[in-house]
Amino acid sequence: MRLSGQGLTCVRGGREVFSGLDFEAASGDVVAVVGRNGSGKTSLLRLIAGLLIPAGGRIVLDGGDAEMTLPEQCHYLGHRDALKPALSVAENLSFWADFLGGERCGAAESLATVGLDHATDLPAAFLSAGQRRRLSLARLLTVRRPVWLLDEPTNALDVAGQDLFGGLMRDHLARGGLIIAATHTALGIAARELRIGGMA
Ligand SMILES: Nc1ncnc2c1ncn2[C@@H]1O[C@H](COP(=O)(O)OP(=O)(O)OP(=O)(O)O)[C@@H](O)[C@H]1O
Repeated sequence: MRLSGQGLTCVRGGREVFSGLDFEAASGDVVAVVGRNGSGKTSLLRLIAGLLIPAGGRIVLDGGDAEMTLPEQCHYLGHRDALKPALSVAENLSFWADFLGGERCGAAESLATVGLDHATDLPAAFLSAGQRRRLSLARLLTVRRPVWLLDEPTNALDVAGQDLFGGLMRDHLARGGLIIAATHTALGIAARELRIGGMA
């Protein structure tokens, strides 16, 4: 599997954020998207996820599932976690599994893996920032998709959480997945850098 972008231009609110951007990532690759605040890292992830339309250029996935669109083969984890505060931990995960569709792995097992098995009935509103992030990570495990698009994935994770996340990434890559992550800090795994804009 190989994901690439050629000559991408992104315009937001009538302003060009970046242009002529090329990238590529193959199975087993981690690409760390870096750049100063506002350079367009999140925007690039959203272009790949199909949440924004490029003003120019194209994005191609070779060797994926020919029956599915690229967005259907992506997990997009934004930096705001996208949890419903009134729903419990288990209900949030179930909501996402329904929304994403496809075959599910065990929700209980996913929550245990991210260390939230003690909190399944707790409303998401009561979770700490790191627990919220862990619940987001459980989405990656409950519904398997080959392309992970992660925005600041290590935010709020403690050292154990960062180790856990490193293990999840390694398992995903070993299964033939790929990861593109926007980040201001080290991801804890060997990654190729894609810099947008000038130096941060
Ligand atoms: N909905 C929107 N309408 C207009 N402009 C927007 C919108 N969303 C983002 N932008 C602008 O697009 C530019 C790129 O934003 P983006 O969030 O992609 O940057 P980033 O590199 O991820 O930033 P950071 O490092 O601060 O997270 C910014 O100038 C931002 O203000």
